[in-house]
Amino acid sequence: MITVSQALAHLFDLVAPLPVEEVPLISASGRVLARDVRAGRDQPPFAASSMDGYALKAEEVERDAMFKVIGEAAAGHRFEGQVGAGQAVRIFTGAPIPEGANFVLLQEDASRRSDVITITGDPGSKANIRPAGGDFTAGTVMSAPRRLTPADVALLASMNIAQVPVTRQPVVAILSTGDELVMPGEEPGPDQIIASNSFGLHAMLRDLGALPRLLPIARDTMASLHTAFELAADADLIVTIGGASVGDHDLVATAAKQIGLQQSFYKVAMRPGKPLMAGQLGDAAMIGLPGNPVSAMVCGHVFLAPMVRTLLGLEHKSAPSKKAMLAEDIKANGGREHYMRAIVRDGAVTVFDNQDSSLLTVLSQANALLVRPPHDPARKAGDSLSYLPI
Ligand SMILES: Nc1nc2c(c(=O)[nH]1)N[C@H]1C(S)=C(S)[C@@H](COP(=O)(O)OP(=O)(O)OC[C@H]3O[C@@H](n4cnc5c(N)ncnc54)[C@H](O)[C@@H]3O)O[C@H]1N2
Ligand code: MOO
Repeated sequence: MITVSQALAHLFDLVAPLPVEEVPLISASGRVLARDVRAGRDQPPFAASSMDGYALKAEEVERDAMFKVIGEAAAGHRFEGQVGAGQAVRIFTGAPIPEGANFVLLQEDASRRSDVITITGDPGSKANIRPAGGDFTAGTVMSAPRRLTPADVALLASMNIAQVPVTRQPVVAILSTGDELVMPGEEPGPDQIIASNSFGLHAMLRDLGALPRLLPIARDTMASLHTAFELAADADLIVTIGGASVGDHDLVATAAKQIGLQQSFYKVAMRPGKPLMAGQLGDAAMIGLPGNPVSAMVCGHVFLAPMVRTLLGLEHKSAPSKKAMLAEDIKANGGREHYMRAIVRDGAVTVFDNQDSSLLTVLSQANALLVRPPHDPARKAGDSLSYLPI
């Protein structure tokens, strides 16, 4: 059996960043910026008022001073003239500051009679002016790669970038296998259960920014598996679930090899996830996950997520871990790297008593996988250990 990091190295050999495509800004959120982009203009493009009030000269600002209002500046409509001594321009938030003015008096601090204002409040020393280029200047760079957030989309819009270069989203085919499986909502027979981890992986892949595609459940026959693989032919990554172990009905690897799978490895020294398998199938990478629901989801966090991030042109490394203090003593680990379902609360980590790889109730309560290296000795409360947030 190979180690988790050896398995990851093999998986990274199977994937590379996908090509760049341009999408309209409206579709850019959640996509990965593929090339650096530069602002085409300054923002704001002119010194602008940050308040509604009167633009005038700062040197003349004092209580009871009087000014003649000579015009108006609104957002989108500048005042074309010059503000002279003893003069003011009525101004609104976002409007360009007129020539000659360097201060905006809040309207709450002025009283107006006809075209004359008097400073009645304490105007303070803040000019209430946003400088030209105060947010960004022409040429300011947004660096790639970067998964675009809603805030990034707003910034790109402000930079006047209407078409955004992004990495193509990987199409990931998800194939559940097994005679015992039916779809959620169906009426299962007495020996049947509901396909679950395929939906969990679909959700995980969508969150990662991939385009997951759920295939129909394949039965435990060569014909059914071959048909399913044909349906996955245009995927960038094919994820099978189940049929990976040593039983008489575990046919996935045999079926894939019959249609040309170049297998890179089979079996990893980890728990759960031991019967993991991967290779190249046509133009796609293929990864065969064990069927136990928690095993498949743990492999999703440990292997699928780094593969998808690589396809998207993001970082090319294992899932990022954090450190927490053990809340209670735990026993020594066996020979496989153990990803223990756990809860991290206030910096302390507690593992669940029952670590069986079929328990979705436990996985759903967990927010962490405590990572125990092979043969990790018994640990005491207070020891600092690594975990993957999930
Ligand atoms: N003699 C041995 N038996 C087993 C070994 C072994 O080393 N020697 N390894 C065990 C381990 S560890 C795992 S993990 C499982 C993996 O088995 P498979 O990948 O072949 O998975 P299946 O047998 O098809 O299913 C296992 C379990 O999970 C359920 N399942 C499968 N797919 C789904 C799905 N999409 N949604 C929900 N549940 C699913 C399935 O009904 C089984 O209960 O093998 C052990 N055996
Ligand atoms: O490796 Mo299996 O995934 O332990 O349950």
